[in-house]
Amino acid sequence: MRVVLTGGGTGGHIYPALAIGREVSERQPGSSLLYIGTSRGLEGRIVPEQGIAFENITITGFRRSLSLENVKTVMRFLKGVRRSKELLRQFKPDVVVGTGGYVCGPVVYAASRLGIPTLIHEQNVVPGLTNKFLSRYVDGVAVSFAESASHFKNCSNVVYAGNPCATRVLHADGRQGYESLGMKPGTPFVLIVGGSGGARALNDAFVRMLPLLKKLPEVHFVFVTGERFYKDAEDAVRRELREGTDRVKVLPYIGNMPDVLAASSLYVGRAGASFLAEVTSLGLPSLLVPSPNVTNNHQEANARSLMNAGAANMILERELSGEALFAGIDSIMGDRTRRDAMSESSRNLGMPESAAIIYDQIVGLQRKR
Ligand SMILES: CC(=O)N[C@H]1[C@@H](OP(=O)(O)OP(=O)(O)OC[C@H]2O[C@@H](n3ccc(=O)[nH]c3=O)[C@H](O)[C@@H]2O)O[C@H](CO)[C@@H](O)[C@@H]1O
Repeated sequence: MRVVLTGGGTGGHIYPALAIGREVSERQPGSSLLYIGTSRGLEGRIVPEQGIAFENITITGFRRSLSLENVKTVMRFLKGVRRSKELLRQFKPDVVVGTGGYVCGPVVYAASRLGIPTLIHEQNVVPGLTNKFLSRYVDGVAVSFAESASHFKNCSNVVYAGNPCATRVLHADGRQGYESLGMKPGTPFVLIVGGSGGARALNDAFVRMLPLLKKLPEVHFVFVTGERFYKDAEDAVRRELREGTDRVKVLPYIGNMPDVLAASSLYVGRAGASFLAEVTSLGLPSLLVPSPNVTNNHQEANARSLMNAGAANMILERELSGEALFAGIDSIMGDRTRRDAMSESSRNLGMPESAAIIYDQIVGLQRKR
């Protein structure tokens, strides 16, 4: 089978596409994949590293207010559609799959104009602008939350499929995770990570809680700062922690996140949908600090769904401080029974069969052609 994958900007859109690609390759060995992204998004680095053919187009997102930039964006969109048509005519895919983010717009739209079957995947409860626009043209929409279906009334084929990142972590190897971190297997550690781009508020709170670490002597910390905040955060940790530095590992980004998640005892981070799919698929408890800077405050909705199920605790960013973060971590890491109960609730929410459901949709669309 020949499949074009597209989606990006941030990890939350890229990893679902990669998980779908992996499912296609495993179920139909010999399949050909082409990923179309932008060179500015994270996909320009991540996708070629996975050995998947990558082509890029130039596109930017719409501003929510009226501006001259939007006129330029329309021009770029039309140029992107022309370039996508060229790439699609060359590659001749059976199906085109989009996982959200600006880049999907021209690629999936071009495919629908050329009569190639198209499927989009939405990660969040409230859909992003691009997927909402595309839903008028595509042959299928896969949603991660059953309640999202009502946002896609334009499409008659909406399937509840979960997030394929949940399948991606099934292949995870905790021992590999420890090895890549240079840590002794079995060492309990908390993973702190502000989404695929890092989060300054979370980084600052973690630095401010460092003086309290001595109250949790057994626990180690893996602190993933995001590429753009790495230098400042690393300097701050070194300044703050004269002793006990061996208990805190500071990294800009983790390439083998599933392995590291499989080794962690607690996830502390943003409430991005793809991360949450991975965390629940592995049955990890979490302490969530939803980003307040996202459309319709959707991360708080994501966090509340885990919290209501007993799988997570939440700290709102406006209430975040070093003390609050430490208290939140201590209340889970210091109480084994509570942690186990949260793990079980988390696992109950996981949907590891997600990629298989999406694969069935792709095959169904290919046959209809
Ligand atoms: C600020 C923003 O717009 N965030 C959105 C973005 O989040 P973001 O891109 O941060 O996405 P998520 O938190 O959902 O997922 C991040 C993905 O990147 C991976 N990862 C992350 C860090 C790292 O060091 N290594 C690594 O591999 C994670 O394992 C996961 O697969 O997309 C999500 C899915 O549409 C949305 O729910 C979020 O609201």
